[in-house]
This record gives sequence, structure tokens and C-alpha cells, in this order.
Amino acid sequence: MNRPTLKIVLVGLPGSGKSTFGKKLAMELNFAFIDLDEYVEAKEGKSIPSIFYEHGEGAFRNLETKYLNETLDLIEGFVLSTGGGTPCFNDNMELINTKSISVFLDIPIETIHKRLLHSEGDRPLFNGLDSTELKTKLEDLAQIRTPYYNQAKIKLSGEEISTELVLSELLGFFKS
Ligand SMILES: Nc1ncnc2c1ncn2[C@@H]1O[C@H](COP(=O)(O)OP(=O)(O)O)[C@@H](O)[C@H]1O
Ligand SMILES: O=C(O)C1=C[C@@H](OP(=O)(O)O)[C@@H](O)[C@H](O)C1
Ligand SMILES: [Mg+2]
Repeated sequence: MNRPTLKIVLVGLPGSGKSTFGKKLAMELNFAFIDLDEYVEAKEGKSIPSIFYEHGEGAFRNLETKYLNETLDLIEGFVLSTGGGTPCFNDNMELINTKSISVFLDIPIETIHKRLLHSEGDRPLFNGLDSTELKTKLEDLAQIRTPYYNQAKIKLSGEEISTELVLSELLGFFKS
């Protein structure tokens, strides 16, 4: 059987579930899965937090763009989960839209806030924030970043996103 060539790129706020849902979507569609943060970490041999803390956010953004280009140029299809900031720097959203079908996971901030309060792992943007500060930071990020996310070809709004919903939106996208 021929391998799929469709490239699906998930965008959205940190905590919207891009990494978790992307892996599930790829598995259910039998597509390859790439998480851009994991790809950067594997290529650089460093964790995202250590890149942030040792070299600064600017250095991370340059690496993110470099590896976004590299992954988008892969020949075979895939589901790619980006980082929350990926679409918002270095004209990355334009690049994503030129080379893939972009999908915005538009999850309510309250849901994201709850998820991140219970989530493990080091997220440099939220390091050391209490619950109230985290909520404010998420609201600030949403205000700045939503105009970028809204450029996605498909927008999925709600608390729970399913593979069926993605497939039905993809069908609508290709028919229109
Ligand atoms: N549908 C979901 N329901 C409940 N918790 C979720 C769901 N999707 C993701 N999470 C949790 O939310 C946190 C952020 O998810 P993650 O996939 O890392 O998001 P992102 O990659 O967008 O930052 C993780 O702790 C994850 O387990
Ligand atoms: O929103 C951001 O700027 C970031 C989000 C993270 O990815 P997730 O959205 O997968 O958490 C990661 O790329 C990095 O910590 C920066
Ligand atoms: Mg992620």
C-alpha cells in the first residue's frame, strides 16, 4: 500500500493537548507521528528547558524554526504536534500553511488551566507560577497568539477533540 502523503499540523496553546492528541490521532490514522519539541530535543541532545535556561528563548525559537522546516519537508505524510509558540515566531504559520493542513485545537482556557495545574514536567514559560499567575499568563498568551492560531485551515473548538471530528472537518475542507 502507498504511504499517506497528507501532512497534518496541530497548533494551539500549551496544554491544549497537541502532544497527547497528536499521538492518538496518528496512531488511529496509521500515520507517522512527530512531536516538534521531542524532535528538537533529539536533534540537539538537550531538553527544551535546558535550551531555554542555558541559551534563552531566542535560541530556542531559531532551533524550533530550523526543525519545523526540516520536518515539513519530509516526503511522507504525518501528524506533527508543534509547540504552543511555534506558529507565532519567524513567519512559521505561513510556512505551516504552505506545506500542510493546519489544525487549531481551540480548547477553553479554564480546561487548559486545570490540565496544567495537574500536569508534570518542566514548562519554562510557566515555571514558578502559582494557580492565579498561571491563569493570567494563559490569558495573556491567548490574546497574543490566537490571531496566529486562527490562521489555521481547520479550527476545532471544545473540551474534547476526537479523530472522528478531525476526519469530518478534513472532509469538509477538501470538499470546499
Ligand atoms: N483530552 C485530555 N483530557 C485531559 N487531560 C489531557 C487531555 N489532553 C491532554 N491532557 C493533559 O494535559 C497536559 C498537557 O497536554 P499536552 O498534550 O502536553 O499539551 P500540549 O502539547 O498542547 O502542551 C498533560 O498533562 C496531558 O496529560
Ligand atoms: O508555548 C510555548 O512557547 C512553548 C510550548 C511548549 O510546547 P507545548 O505547547 O507542547 O507545551 C514548548 O515548545 C516550549 O516550552 C515553549
Ligand atoms: Mg506538546
